[in-house]
Amino acid sequence: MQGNGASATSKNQSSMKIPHVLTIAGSDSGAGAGIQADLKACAARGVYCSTVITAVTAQNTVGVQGVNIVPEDFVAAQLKSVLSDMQVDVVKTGMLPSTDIVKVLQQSLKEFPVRALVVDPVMVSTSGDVLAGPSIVSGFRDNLLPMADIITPNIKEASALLDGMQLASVSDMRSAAKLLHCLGPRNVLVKGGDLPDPSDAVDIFFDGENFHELRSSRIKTRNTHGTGCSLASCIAAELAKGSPMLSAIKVAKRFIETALDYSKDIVIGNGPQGPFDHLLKLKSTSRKSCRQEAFDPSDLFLYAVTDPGMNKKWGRSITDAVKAAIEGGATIVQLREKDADTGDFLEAAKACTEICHLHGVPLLINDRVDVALACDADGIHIGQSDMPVRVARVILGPEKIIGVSCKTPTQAHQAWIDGADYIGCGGVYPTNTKANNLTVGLDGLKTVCLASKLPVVAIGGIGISNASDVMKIGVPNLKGVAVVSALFDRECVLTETKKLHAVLTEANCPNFSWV
Ligand SMILES: Cc1ncc(COP(=O)(O)OP(=O)(O)O)c(N)n1
Ligand SMILES: Cc1nc(C(=O)O)sc1CCOP(=O)(O)O
Ligand SMILES: [Mg+2]
Repeated sequence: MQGNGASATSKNQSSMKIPHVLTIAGSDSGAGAGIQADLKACAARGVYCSTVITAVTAQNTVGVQGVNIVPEDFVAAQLKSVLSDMQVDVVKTGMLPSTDIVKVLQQSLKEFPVRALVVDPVMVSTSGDVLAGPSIVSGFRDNLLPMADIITPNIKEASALLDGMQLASVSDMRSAAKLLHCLGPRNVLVKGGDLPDPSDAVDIFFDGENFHELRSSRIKTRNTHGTGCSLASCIAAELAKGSPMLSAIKVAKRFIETALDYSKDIVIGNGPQGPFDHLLKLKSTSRKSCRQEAFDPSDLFLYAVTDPGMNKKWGRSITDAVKAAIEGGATIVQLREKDADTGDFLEAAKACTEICHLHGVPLLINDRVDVALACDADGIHIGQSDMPVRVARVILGPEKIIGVSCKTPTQAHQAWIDGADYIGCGGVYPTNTKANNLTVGLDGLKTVCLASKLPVVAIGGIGISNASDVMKIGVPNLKGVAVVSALFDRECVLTETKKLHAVLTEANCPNFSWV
């Protein structure tokens, strides 16, 4: 396809052009494939997606229970609504259930040309149900393929488009790609996912001159429903952003592999083929349900901050230290592993995240946004010279907890403006744990608390002998104390944590005792 259907209107549009894919496909009520998959794939790739619905299917992970085809004049109306108004870059086709609908699309694209046409020649669903009858083959061949910039058939679809040609090997896929190219599309991607090779998945890309063999390892999962639609949509999305064809395909393939790998164990539906998670979110959401969803300021009550030197000195692992602190009553844990190698830190962080989530205790990572993301921690704690809060918030998203160290009312105010969840204020007392740390004292702590709109945790030189003095400064937003050496530079973390918990409980509520 060439040209841009919205050339007349583009002059009137603002300078912020959003890459735009229009998908013309069927609705899948189970939302694993079809229009729903296309929307999610485009959203995940950062591209706007408009939708023209050709059929409504009653469908789930078991199969297709019903198909209701949208009359072709109403498909035409949807196409006109979108193409006459919006600046569509790329059209991607999915389920086109009748030759008349194919013709309607052909007409619309003549009237409103777009930059590229991606054709996923959907005929049969992953469950084996027929989505477009055999007559569609001539519709594709005569009307659509000559207009396509790329077609993305799987083995069965390639075979159907080539009068039943048998495809049993990579070499057959190459021959098929060449024959399909003769039908008119500028590029052909024959997907080899259905070939029997148990280890690798091989796709063949042919651009009319050169072949490219695109190999990837097979991901063992039942959650493959909608991969074809999603791959074609991702290719369309990358083309809409301006990528050349081969790089669009490579990016799209890598995206699908990553999403499949991430989703390989999720369970949606009881049938043999489940959907995958385009946004790479569901796994962490389900695990989060083990603890409170939103940040609860009362979690700051007994805030345990780990120290690798102290754990080494007392001969314990970080996981044993975290377990003991939680058992003793720690209400939040921060991993502060200043000099650890990234790989080692990540492994430890993953193990500690699991322990904390098992007990409903949030886990934060000191300084390292990358590690927090990789281990799916609940958030981070950062200082004034670490990554700016605003940047961290963009990277981590709205749900993660962000704590910031503040020594002054101005810093506390800025932390609130920037979207932090709490502040850590100290050093309340002198400490050997953090070098060259300015001590603000109880007065400094009180001044910061009074100026802060965020909950505060006090830190620095705090232990069982002075925690009560700290909590008694009498400001409602001081929610607890953060401690390192008072818990971890001790022989028994469990005992010390229990003792500190008792002191804090007594300071908070004098008649209540712990255990
Ligand atoms: C709860 C809490 N408060 C303050 C700090 C100190 O953070 P920062 O100023 O970034 O210094 P480092 O800990 O990174 O040396 C903290 N870690 N936790
Ligand atoms: C990590 C840290 N931050 C501080 C600050 O003032 O922001 S004081 C500190 C060290 C706290 O260790 P301990 O409980 O052993 O005194
Ligand atoms: Mg820091």
